[in-house]
Amino acid sequence: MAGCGSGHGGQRSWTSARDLARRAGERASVAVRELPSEEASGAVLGTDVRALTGLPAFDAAAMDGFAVSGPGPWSPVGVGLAGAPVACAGLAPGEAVEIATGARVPKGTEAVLPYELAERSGGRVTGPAETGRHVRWAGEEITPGETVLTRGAIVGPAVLGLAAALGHETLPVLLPRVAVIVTGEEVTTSGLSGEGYVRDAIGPMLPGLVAWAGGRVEGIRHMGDDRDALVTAITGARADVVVVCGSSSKGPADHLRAALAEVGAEVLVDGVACRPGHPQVLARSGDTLFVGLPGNPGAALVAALTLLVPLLSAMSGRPDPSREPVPAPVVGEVTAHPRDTRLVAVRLEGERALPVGHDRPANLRGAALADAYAVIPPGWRGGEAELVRLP
Ligand SMILES: Nc1nc2c(c(=O)[nH]1)N[C@H]1C(S)=C(S)[C@@H](COP(=O)(O)OP(=O)(O)OC[C@H]3O[C@@H](n4cnc5c(N)ncnc54)[C@H](O)[C@@H]3O)O[C@H]1N2
Ligand code: MOO
Repeated sequence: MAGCGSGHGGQRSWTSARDLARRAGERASVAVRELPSEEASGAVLGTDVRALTGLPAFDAAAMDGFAVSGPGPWSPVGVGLAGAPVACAGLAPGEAVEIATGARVPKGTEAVLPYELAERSGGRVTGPAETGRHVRWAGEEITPGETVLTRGAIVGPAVLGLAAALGHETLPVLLPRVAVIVTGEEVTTSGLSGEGYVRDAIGPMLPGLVAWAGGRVEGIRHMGDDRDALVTAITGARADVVVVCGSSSKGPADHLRAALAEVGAEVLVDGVACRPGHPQVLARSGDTLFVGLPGNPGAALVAALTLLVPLLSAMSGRPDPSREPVPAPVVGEVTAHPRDTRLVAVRLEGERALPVGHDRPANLRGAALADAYAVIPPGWRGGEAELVRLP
């Protein structure tokens, strides 16, 4: 494998580009955002979360039966249902209220006697009630103000449910905002490709990829190949990360580098010694990071896995989901490139990685069939290869 940082022709090695993107993400400052809980789903908590109420919030029956006070037998004095007013102001010793699971128990309740243990005779109830049993006492699980979720936790389904149970309408999350700019006069957003026009294949893949890495695409803008318009677009994007698709190469209509220079951005990665995806770019201006993805869609995906996914996952305080710690034996016809790291689309079968073919830079056919890319460094002579997971 190429040494850290080394590549050729000014390009970084693939490994060092990916590591650098991760470090840039770790150093970036991302504001914690208070988002409506449903929008926070899948994000990482940016601060600890406290209970706004106790859990349970009131003394409630944990079983269907009788709320009782004192030793039995008990005389039923009412019926308590969940969501209804409490059955009576208070129970005196020897009294009971027939009660449903989840209903508030009256003051003075010492236990709930489940129906299964209760016997009724002569209008009275008897049974082995144990003091304190089958009542969910207020605050016994969580006291008001207690810290229940800690910074760094992922807002999964159970976290959303718990947060709602504790009264939260919003949650504080680290969810980097990503603005996408798709360039190219020839790129269209509907209908069929043909006669010099191509349907955008990069815009549609980015929201899922970005969400997988811990960010959120907040807008996708399509524009032609105009330098001034690109400068205006990248300076006007209100985002933590601006992704520019296309315009990354050296052609007369490729304005990304000039636009980055014009806004005074510091270029951190200018080309990566990998195939596909070599013209990718990572730059920074103030708190905003810029990622340039090549226009060829297959190359854009590899570049996104090289720079964007490590960057965003670090910015959102989570591990890089594409990193696969265990290498796999690559089975099939794969040869190394003399200078560049090749990323070869593979399907995983048991422990083996099988190349799927069709992974040309200009389309996503191979990637759509694949589970991962096998990382084939220059000088690789077969055997095992590192894997980069696909979402
Ligand atoms: N003289 C050189 N020419 C090129 C080089 C090079 O090193 N020297 N590198 C080639 C490689 S590799 C790539 S990748 C491309 C990168 O080009 P750009 O990032 O500037 O992108 P464009 O030129 O705008 O487009 C390239 C290609 O991709 C199609 N495209 C663009 N955007 C989309 C999209 N959103 N969805 C689908 N297809 C898209 C576009 O029509 C072009 O066919 O540069 C090579 N040239
Ligand atoms: O980025 Mo290009 O081949 O490497 O499509």
